[in-house]
Amino acid sequence: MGLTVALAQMDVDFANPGANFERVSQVIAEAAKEHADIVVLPEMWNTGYALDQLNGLADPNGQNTQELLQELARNYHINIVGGSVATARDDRFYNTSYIVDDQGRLVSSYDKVHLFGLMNEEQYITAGKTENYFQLAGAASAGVICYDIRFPEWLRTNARHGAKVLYVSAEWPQPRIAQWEVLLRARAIENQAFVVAVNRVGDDPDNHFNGHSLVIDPLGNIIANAGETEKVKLATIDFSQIEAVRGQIPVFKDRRPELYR
Ligand SMILES: O=C(O)CCC(=O)C(=O)O
Repeated sequence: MGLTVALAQMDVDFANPGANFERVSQVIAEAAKEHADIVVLPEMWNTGYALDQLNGLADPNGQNTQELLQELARNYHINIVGGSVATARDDRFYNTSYIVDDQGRLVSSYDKVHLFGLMNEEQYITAGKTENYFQLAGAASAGVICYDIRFPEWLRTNARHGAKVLYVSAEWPQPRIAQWEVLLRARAIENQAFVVAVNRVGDDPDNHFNGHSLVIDPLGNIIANAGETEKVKLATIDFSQIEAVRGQIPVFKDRRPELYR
């Protein structure tokens, strides 16, 4: 079985959810026009890292975001890995991802688990505590957000339910983009899964973001790279490769979890 994924490598208007809702509507329409099965968005696409303005900007209970993504998914018959948005719940803020299928059903939601101290995230955001694995377009899948990829044990925790695709949404700054690529390739190899990773482009007051959204196969080969400009980049993934790779080197079967801490 093959799937066409669309990497929505977009810019994000700082602290301007209205403009970003408009932009997301456009990129999802574009992905649908290109016949993508799944479109993947970057991290914190409603506000950017406007952390000190979340009071007033964060989406209450993520309701506006869910409604938008569900409507777009239904209208265009497209599955959406909704990146993440700043949300407000019970007097706290979260960095939250919504996954919506092509019927407009919410199939999963996830709060970022590892908060990024270098960008002061833990001063404003509450960390999530739950896994994020789901079925999307007929494929067992898992999803994480940005800094999460530096924690291989967390990716493995999510992937161990049989994930064939690991989705990553990020606002990963340009100075560490070489690390982004190496970390993602390693996560693909060790989990013998496709990695579909979307980073934003553009600038915020503190950082420059240079994209390099990637699709990586289970052997760690980069099969699509969106480069450094704003675009919707398509790639097709072929799941027969996973059976071949896992059949040859059965990493999941050979694990010794009783020895790991
Ligand atoms: O780990 C990194 O270098 C970047 C992480 C990051 O920017 C984030 O989690 O928002």
